[in-house]
Amino acid sequence: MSKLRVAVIGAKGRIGSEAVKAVEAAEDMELVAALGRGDRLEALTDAGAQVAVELTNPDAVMGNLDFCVRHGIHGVVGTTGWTDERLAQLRTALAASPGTGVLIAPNFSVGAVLTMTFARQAAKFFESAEVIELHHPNKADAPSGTATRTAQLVAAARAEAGCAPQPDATSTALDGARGASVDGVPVHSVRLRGLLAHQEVLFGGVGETLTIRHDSLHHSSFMPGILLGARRVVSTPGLTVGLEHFLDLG
Ligand SMILES: NC(=O)C1=CN([C@@H]2O[C@H](COP(=O)(O)OP(=O)(O)OC[C@H]3O[C@@H](n4cnc5c(N)ncnc54)[C@H](O)[C@@H]3O)[C@@H](O)[C@H]2O)C=CC1
Ligand SMILES: O=C(O)C1=N[C@H](C(=O)O)C[C@H](O)C1
Repeated sequence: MSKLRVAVIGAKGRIGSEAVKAVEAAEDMELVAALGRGDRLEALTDAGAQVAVELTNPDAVMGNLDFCVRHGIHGVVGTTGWTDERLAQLRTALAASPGTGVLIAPNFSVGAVLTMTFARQAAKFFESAEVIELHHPNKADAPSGTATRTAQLVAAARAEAGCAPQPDATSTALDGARGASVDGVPVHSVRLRGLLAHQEVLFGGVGETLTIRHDSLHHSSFMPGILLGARRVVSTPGLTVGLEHFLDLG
């Protein structure tokens, strides 16, 4: 059977360099291109890439995906910074390239995907919900894509269940003291040397709290998700947001 021809964009970065090694080690894949900043995107078409794994930064991702989608190259995207406007723009591009698929995964680690699933399940049972994400200090953005997605999922589940707004009578003396509000769910970002990628989702009800915590201790935690995404995206046209769509969560 022929191998899946995979390229990595952002190949010299923290996660990109790990992805290069993971694709090289995968028996059913061939690494056909490894692009860094300043490299020509045409290298992807020259190499006959079927899938591009995009791990750069929010400023670069839209241009890279535009090129890939126009050339029928499927995308597996870990880069953050997604807004409704950006997603709509990508959907429009995909509509003009039928058969091409893009997976955007706010987090490729199974534990983080399960954290989001469990948080969505728990959301309607508690009056209060807050998210704390903790990352290394070289991270480009805040809040993290995972925390944003988690808060959106929690807020949507609460709205669907008809929950009342969260109780909060605080009057804040300093801007930011209550974090950033994502659809009404407070999100707090910690940047600390020594950390990699961690998240807590806190729920509070009368007389009890529930904390769901996930820790990515090494970038290897993201690799099975990236490889799964590459294998599945080639037969999943259009836009898929979230690795959970490619996992059997029962
Ligand atoms: N979805 C997930 O599971 C994960 C997502 N991420 C996200 O991936 C992105 C990258 O994270 P890190 O590797 O920590 O950042 P990084 O800064 O270490 O790596 C980014 C790399 O992309 C390169 N780059 C920038 N623009 C480029 C372009 N136009 N073409 C080719 N290369 C370009 C940079 O030179 C750099 O080497 C961030 O958005 C981060 O949040 C990171 C870890 C896991
Ligand atoms: O920049 C990182 O490191 C990470 N970024 C992603 C995010 O913003 O959620 C995924 C993970 O948290 C690591």
